[in-house]
Amino acid sequence: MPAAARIASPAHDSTAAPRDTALVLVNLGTPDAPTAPAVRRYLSEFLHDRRVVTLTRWLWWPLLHLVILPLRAAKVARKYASIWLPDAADGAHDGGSPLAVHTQRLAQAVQRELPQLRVVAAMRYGQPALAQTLQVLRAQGVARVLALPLYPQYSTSTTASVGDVLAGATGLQTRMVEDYHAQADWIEAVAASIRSHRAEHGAGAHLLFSFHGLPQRFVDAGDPYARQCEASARAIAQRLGLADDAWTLSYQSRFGRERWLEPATRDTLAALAQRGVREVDVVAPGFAVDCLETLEEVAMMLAEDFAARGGRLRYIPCLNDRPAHAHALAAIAQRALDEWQG
Ligand SMILES: C=CC1=C(C)c2cc3[nH]c(cc4nc(cc5[nH]c(cc1n2)c(C)c5CCC(=O)O)C(CCC(=O)O)=C4C)c(C)c3C=C
Ligand SMILES: [Fe+2]
Ligand SMILES: [Fe+2]
Repeated sequence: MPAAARIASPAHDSTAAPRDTALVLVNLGTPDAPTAPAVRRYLSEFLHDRRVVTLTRWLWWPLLHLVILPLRAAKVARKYASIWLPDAADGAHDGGSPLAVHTQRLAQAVQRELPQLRVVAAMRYGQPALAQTLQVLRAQGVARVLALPLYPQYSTSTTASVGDVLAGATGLQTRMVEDYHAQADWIEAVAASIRSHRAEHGAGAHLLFSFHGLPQRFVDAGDPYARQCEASARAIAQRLGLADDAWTLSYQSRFGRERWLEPATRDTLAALAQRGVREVDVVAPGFAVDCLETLEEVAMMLAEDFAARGGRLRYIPCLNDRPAHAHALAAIAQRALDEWQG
């Protein structure tokens, strides 16, 4: 589907009552195709964001354009190809990058929870671009936009970058939900997804909470991300009634050479195998929907590594468009709107 149609269609619904407030679910973004040129375009936009890479330009730009993009695009395109979703045979839904497909479906599920609002999905990088989505909404008569970044834990590298785009939008009143790492409905939705997975596959496995990593430098500069990841994991473990030695927290998806948050998921799995742990369930509650980092890195690569050490890793999918997820996000949005209206 062309990007413009994807942006316009939810707000063009002529059966809906006039709605001057919109809820925009914002995710990171993903390439349009599992090809090297598409991945290169996406990575280039992402890695030019000064919130993500803070190196000075004269150091970073030659490295990015001459080394990282040429080498990484082809390699990462193959990874995307391994998880790309096909179009439905009956034409019922489009395929695409899992992050894009699940984010759109989640927005539709939240729309059903909040019929009085317009609910749309947008991406910080790639399509449908957040900046353009805001312009389209404004042109359609929307006056107020609540942005809900699909990052349960706040980081300047992700959430604040969404805030930058909102700050640049003209002619709209905007607000943003900063985080929902401890929100009760969301904690319960994650806990319930783990419970139902364990009801099906057995409850004995060690539970590993794997969050996306971040350079340690960000945390040293005051980023609350790691603290919020710890608080989310502890709250979910408590909700499940897990003993302290039945779960572990780790950070995945390291990028580049500097020090990132520790322990790394890969090292933690190696240490668990070493300790004789044979069954591990991995859940990734920092990701609202499944994406490259969960489906390829965890469910494929890390699962293979763990199997090679004689163990079995079972990946618990993200909440995606589960009703409990849509319900929790709707409650978070509703509370933010109530506060806004005073
Ligand atoms: C969930 C929170 C995320 C944080 C925090 C985050 C920080 C961060 N990421 C990079 C570099 C890359 N991340 C990539 C993919 C990616 N990252 C997140 C989420 C967070 N990133 C998601 C949901 C995804 C998946 C996108 C998809 O299409 O499925 C990538 C691209 C893939 C690759 O080349 O390996 C990069 C690069 C940095 C540098 C960073 C903090 C500074
Ligand atoms: Fe550049
Ligand atoms: Fe990332």
